[in-house]
Amino acid sequence: MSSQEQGKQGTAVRTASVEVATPKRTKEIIAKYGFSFKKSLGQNFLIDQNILNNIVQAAELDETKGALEIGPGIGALTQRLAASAGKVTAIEIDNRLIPILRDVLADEQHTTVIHGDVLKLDLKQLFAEQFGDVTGVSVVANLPYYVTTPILMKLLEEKLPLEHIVVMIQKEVAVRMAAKPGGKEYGSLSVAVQYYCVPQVVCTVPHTVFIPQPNVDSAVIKLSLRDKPAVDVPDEEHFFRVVQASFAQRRKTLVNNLTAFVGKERREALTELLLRNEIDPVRRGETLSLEEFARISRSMLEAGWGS
Ligand SMILES: C[S@@+](CC[C@H](N)C(=O)[O-])C[C@H]1O[C@@H](n2cnc3c(N)ncnc32)[C@H](O)[C@@H]1O
Repeated sequence: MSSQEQGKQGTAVRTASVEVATPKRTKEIIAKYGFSFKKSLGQNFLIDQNILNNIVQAAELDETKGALEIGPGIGALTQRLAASAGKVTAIEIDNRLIPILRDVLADEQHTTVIHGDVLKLDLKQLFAEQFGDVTGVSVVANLPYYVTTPILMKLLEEKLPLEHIVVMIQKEVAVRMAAKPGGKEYGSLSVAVQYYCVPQVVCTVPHTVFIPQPNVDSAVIKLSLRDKPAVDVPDEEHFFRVVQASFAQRRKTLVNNLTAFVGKERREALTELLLRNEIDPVRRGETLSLEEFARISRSMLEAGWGS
C-alpha cells in the first residue's frame, strides 16, 4: 500500500500509507510495545520524511530491483523500500524488534525480515536465497554507527553483486570515505572505499531527526560499485598492506613509513623504487593517488618483496 509524492529532484517517490517515520507514530509504536532503546546496538530511529526520500531516491530502485536493509529498527525505511523495490530483505540483530517489524510490515509483499547479526551471516548464501529473481541489488540502510566500517568492508570485500550502497553513517566517516588525496581526511578508508566504489555524499543530516538523538551529525553516502576495481593490482592483499603501511604514522614521509614495512636493509632500494615510479620519497602517504599506491605495490612484488 503506497502513494506517490514528488521527491527533491522531481522524480516520484513512493511513500507508505501510514508512515512510521514521524515523531508521533514512532513514539506510539515504542509505547505500544514497551520498547526501550539499546545504545550499545546503535539504535537511533529516523523520524524525517525528507531524509527518507533522499535515501530511497539515491538508491535508484524499481520493481525489478532488490534492496538489502541492515538494521530496520521499527521499519521506517523498510516500508519505504517495500513501496519502491521488487524484493526487500532486512536483517535485524535485536529480537525485541522482530514482532514489531512483523506487525508494521504486515501488508508489505515481497519483504522478508531476518533475525541475525549482519557481521556473522553468510551474505553470499543469503543473496542466492533472497535475490534470485531481481536484476540488481542495493544495500540501503541507516547503519548502527558502532559497526559502520566493519559492515561496509564486509560488503565490499565479499564482492557481493551490488549496484549501490546507500547508507546513513556518521558525517565524519562519510567525509573520509569520499576524500581525495591531499587533505587530512584522506586515508586508508578512502583508498579502500574508492578502490571498489565511486563515493558521493548525498546529504548531511542533523542529529535532531532521530529518536533518541545521537551525539554526532550524520550523512547519507552513496557508493556506486565499480565494474572492476579502480586500479589493476596483481595482489589485493599486498596493495592494501602497502596502503596501511603508508599511513602508519601520518606525519612521517612515505620512505620512512615504507621502510618500516619492507625492512631497514631495503631503504636504499626502496628509495630507487619510488623514484623509478616518479614518486618523491619525502611525500606523505596522504598525497598519493590510488594509481600511485598500485604502482608501488606492483614494483615491490616485481622486486620479490611480496611477503
Ligand atoms: C541507526 S538504527 C536504524 C533503525 C531504522 N532503520 C531507522 O532508520 O530508523 C540501527 C539498527 O541496526 C540494528 N543493528 C545493530 N547492530 C546490528 C547488526 N550487527 N546486525 C544487524 N542489525 C544491527 C539496531 O538494532 C537498529 O535497529
